[in-house]
Amino acid sequence: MSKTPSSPSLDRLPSPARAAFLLDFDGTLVDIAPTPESVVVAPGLRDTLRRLREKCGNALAVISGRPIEQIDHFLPDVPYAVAGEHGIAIRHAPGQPIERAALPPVPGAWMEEAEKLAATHPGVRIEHKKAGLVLHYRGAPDAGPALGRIADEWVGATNGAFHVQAAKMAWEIRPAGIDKGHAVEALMQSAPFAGRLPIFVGDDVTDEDGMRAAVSLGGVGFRIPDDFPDPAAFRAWLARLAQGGDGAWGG
Ligand SMILES: O=P(O)(O)OC[C@H]1O[C@H](O[C@H]2O[C@H](CO)[C@@H](O)[C@H](O)[C@H]2O)[C@H](O)[C@@H](O)[C@@H]1O
Repeated sequence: MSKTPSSPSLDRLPSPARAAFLLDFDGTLVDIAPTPESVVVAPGLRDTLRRLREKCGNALAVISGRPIEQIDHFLPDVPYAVAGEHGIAIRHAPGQPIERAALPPVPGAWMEEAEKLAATHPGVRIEHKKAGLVLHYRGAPDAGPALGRIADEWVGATNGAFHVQAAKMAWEIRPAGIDKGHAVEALMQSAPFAGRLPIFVGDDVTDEDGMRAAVSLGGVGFRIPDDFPDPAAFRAWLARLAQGGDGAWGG
């Protein structure tokens, strides 16, 4: 990995029996799509993840910027644990309640202004989260810089309570204080994750917090495209792991 904490090569990883898998969703498990709802879960991915989950004693989590409900929609009953909204919401095990960090809600004035911007800029989309707001400009790339300036103005007036993250063709406005690294640390504290080597895989700036946390816990972080060229290559690697024995590592 080039820009984030160094990782061992893929052929020096431990067997799944000693690993915990902490996986990002968009751009990692699924290819980037024109809109958030149009992502396609590749044939076989759910089966692959279920098999891998068996091999690693359930220590498989998805850690996404999306709300947990969306991960449940795309990967029903697949990961053992799910962290959503970049770690703000965590469900530690199937059937357990979702724990949410107490953070300030997005001001209503921002939401109203954002909707007006979307109404006047074809292709701009607004995504509302319980604790955040995303200004998507994949459908209107020229609007990106102006939207970013508006987002900077909003959060600049909050004394650090919110921040703007440059995401993939989007500006993510989030309350400060929680990131994917916190989700990794929280999950790794208890069964079935505790005592295993955390392997975090992601593709975006927000994932670097997760990678750093995994490395600081003695594990590894991999980034697409540095360590796998694209999500398809990563899925193929996961499929080999799920099907094979320890020899699948590094294949
Ligand atoms: O942490 P992730 O699981 O990687 O989620 C990050 C954000 O992903 C989504 O937006 C991105 O993916 C969309 C689908 O491919 C794409 O259309 C958009 O341009 C990307 O920014 C999602 O909408 C966000 O809520 C997530 O935070």
